[in-house]
Amino acid sequence: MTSPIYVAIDTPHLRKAQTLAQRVRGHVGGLKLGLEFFCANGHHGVHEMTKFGLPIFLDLKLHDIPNTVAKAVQALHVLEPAILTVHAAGGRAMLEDAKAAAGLNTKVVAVTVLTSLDDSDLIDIGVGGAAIDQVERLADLARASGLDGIVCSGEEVAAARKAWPDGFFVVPGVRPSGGAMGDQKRAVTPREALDRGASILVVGRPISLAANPDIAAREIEATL
Ligand SMILES: O=c1ccn([C@@H]2O[C@H](COP(=O)(O)O)[C@@H](O)[C@H]2O)c(=O)[nH]1
Repeated sequence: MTSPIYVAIDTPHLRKAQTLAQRVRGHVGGLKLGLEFFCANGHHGVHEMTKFGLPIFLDLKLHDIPNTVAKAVQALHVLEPAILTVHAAGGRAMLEDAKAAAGLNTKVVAVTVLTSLDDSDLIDIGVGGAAIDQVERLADLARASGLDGIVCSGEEVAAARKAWPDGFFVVPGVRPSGGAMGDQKRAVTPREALDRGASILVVGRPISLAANPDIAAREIEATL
């Protein structure tokens, strides 16, 4: 069975990214490349990472006016990402245009509330109510806009899955029991996230900062 773990390759160094991918490729289901990697390595870097034969998740969290996002998504076609992120807060027109611009084999998923935010952070940015309410609201919007799914934390994924049974749910910010949280504020264990309805898990530092990333990936996989 394919692993639900996508390893977050968060480094600007292509060589380091390749080394990490090589070490964990047998224990993960895909490679997640985000802003840090893409800003440093661009299309060339993504192309190099496709050589590992794993699905590529381009976590670029696009958020701009509809025309700009649609053109950006079109410019990514050639990379054929399996998954691409946009921010749900970009609004309905932006989400619809992003989905329409994507290739048929690319799942477009909307980031709802970043897992690094808690309820008090939401107050700071003018969002009243709890993270769960905002996630549910933005999940409804993503679904109505024709997207494939959302990104949310393991704290909300059960409610989101219940409301959208065939949605695709990406859960980042997962931590093995007792693992360092870093900047993550709404984290659950990989097992809990899957049990609650996650489609895939994004795991970064618990693997990439481990002394032996392949062993760390294997140990997390064994808990699932
Ligand atoms: O809400 C979100 C959306 C995306 N991410 C990304 O996932 C990984 C998590 O890395 P860890 O080292 O396991 O914390 C990272 O690439 C983020 O950009 C997220 O954490 N939360």
